Amino acid sequence: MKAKIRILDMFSGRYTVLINEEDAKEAKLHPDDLVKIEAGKKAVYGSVALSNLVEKGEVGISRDILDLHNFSEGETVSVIPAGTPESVRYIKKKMRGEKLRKVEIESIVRDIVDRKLRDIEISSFVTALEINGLDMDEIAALTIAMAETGDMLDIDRKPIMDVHSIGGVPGNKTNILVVPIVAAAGLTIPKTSSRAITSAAGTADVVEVFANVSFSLDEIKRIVEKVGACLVWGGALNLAPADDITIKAERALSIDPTGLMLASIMSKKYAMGSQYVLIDIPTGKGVKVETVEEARSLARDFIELGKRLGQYVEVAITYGGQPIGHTVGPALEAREALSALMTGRGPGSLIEKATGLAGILLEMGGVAPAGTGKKMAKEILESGKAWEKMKEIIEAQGGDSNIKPEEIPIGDKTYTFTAATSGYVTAIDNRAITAIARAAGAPEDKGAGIELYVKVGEKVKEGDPLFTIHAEHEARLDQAIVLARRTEPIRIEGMVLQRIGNI
Ligand SMILES: O=P(O)(O)OC[C@H]1O[C@H](OP(=O)(O)O)[C@H](O)[C@@H]1O
Ligand SMILES: O=c1cc[nH]c(=O)[nH]1
Repeated sequence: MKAKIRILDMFSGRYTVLINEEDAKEAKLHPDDLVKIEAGKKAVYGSVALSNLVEKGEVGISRDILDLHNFSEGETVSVIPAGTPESVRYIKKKMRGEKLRKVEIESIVRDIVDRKLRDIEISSFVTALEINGLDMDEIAALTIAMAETGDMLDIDRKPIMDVHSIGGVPGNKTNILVVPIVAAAGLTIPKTSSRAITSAAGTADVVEVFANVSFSLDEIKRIVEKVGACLVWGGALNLAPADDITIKAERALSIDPTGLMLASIMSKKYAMGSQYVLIDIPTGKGVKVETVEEARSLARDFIELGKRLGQYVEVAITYGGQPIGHTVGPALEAREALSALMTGRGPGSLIEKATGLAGILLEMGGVAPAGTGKKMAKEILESGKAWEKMKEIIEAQGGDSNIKPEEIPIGDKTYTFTAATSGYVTAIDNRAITAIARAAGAPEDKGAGIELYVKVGEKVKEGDPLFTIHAEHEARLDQAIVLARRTEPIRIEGMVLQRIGNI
């Protein structure tokens, strides 16, 4: 059917196409049908919504479509019903636990990027991966397909370093310190991050508090050639475009299937042209990888995948048994990260992890002799050189480098939990902390989250403050308080764990 474009002032998170009800009846189109909008060489796929918001002979398109496709108001297009894409057959193959061939994986990724596959089919694919997994051949094919369906960056400054955490641990603002430390040593590190997947704040969500994170690839090239680093959101770019789409499904289900995680991370590193990649695998109770054995196996997968992509990969297995630092949530984590960079001091877990990872990168990049990297990283941090570099990155990304961490706005609706008994903190439940911070509104509400006053092993007296929940809305605070009461995220035990009498 022929129709005139009407640009609708709406973002729906998917390619929505509004069809007038009468036209739909004639064209036998129903809600959520897939249609192809075509004008000459231009073609885009969208999901049908019926509405009389558009007149007969008009087709309404949401602004999501305009991000990557230039249709103009009043333009005449053809609206063609599109059948179920071929790739759905391959998704069902994976549901049955069968191995996918390279071309079948490429077909799925292509259809995800072309928006031929919609939320329902993408969630089914992610679920099938969660249940049946992928072998290394499939992961390599998925990684390269994800990278090659998007733009690739070609940065001149070599060697190009990169660091990426598999995530999962609350408060993991580590790489916001690692990147400026490594760049301050003269190495190039074009860091891309995703937004939160299972946590209450992804690194992109945190950095967005004090700088822009959405850039085109050309802008990133300019920033990195100028200051040697960046801290940007992978999802804004046409960089491995399937990644942010599948991450949306992962976030909805709060899962991160191993094979998809490997491909998601390494596709971004491959697209950035990174040559030396350090992967951080937080390991412990309540994170994605619970045992060192599992972490070592995943490490081998990352190293093997790197080999197939021509990238040198090292892996750091790090302590993930409790939150990193004292803050969880975008604005609270931004305060802590910037303060640590500015003063060179901060919570032990944050400083130790950041200088540990940065130290490895300094050795991988050849600027620190083996075994001296962590010491050099500490000097770069304590000397203020890392902060100088961070100010350059913030400026280059359109932020205000005169920022004062304590002036970063945080949620002013607060509630503080105190210790019910004296004793020692024996555990902090990562999943509960993340759930409470998300109930309080993080990461969408930047100021929402949790401020921790204690960590595992510390002694507390009855009545001591344990943590404060921050929210931007009373209703969210109330929800978070209820959840905190139910889950009791911080366990305190006297040293007498049990008394066994003459029973
Ligand atoms: O913790 P969850 O939300 O599951 O994983 C997502 C987080 O892990 C990675 O961290 P980094 O960018 O390497 O610092 C991603 O980029 C993202 O920030
Ligand atoms: O970027 C990331 C980080 C963790 N898991 C993913 O799938 N992607």
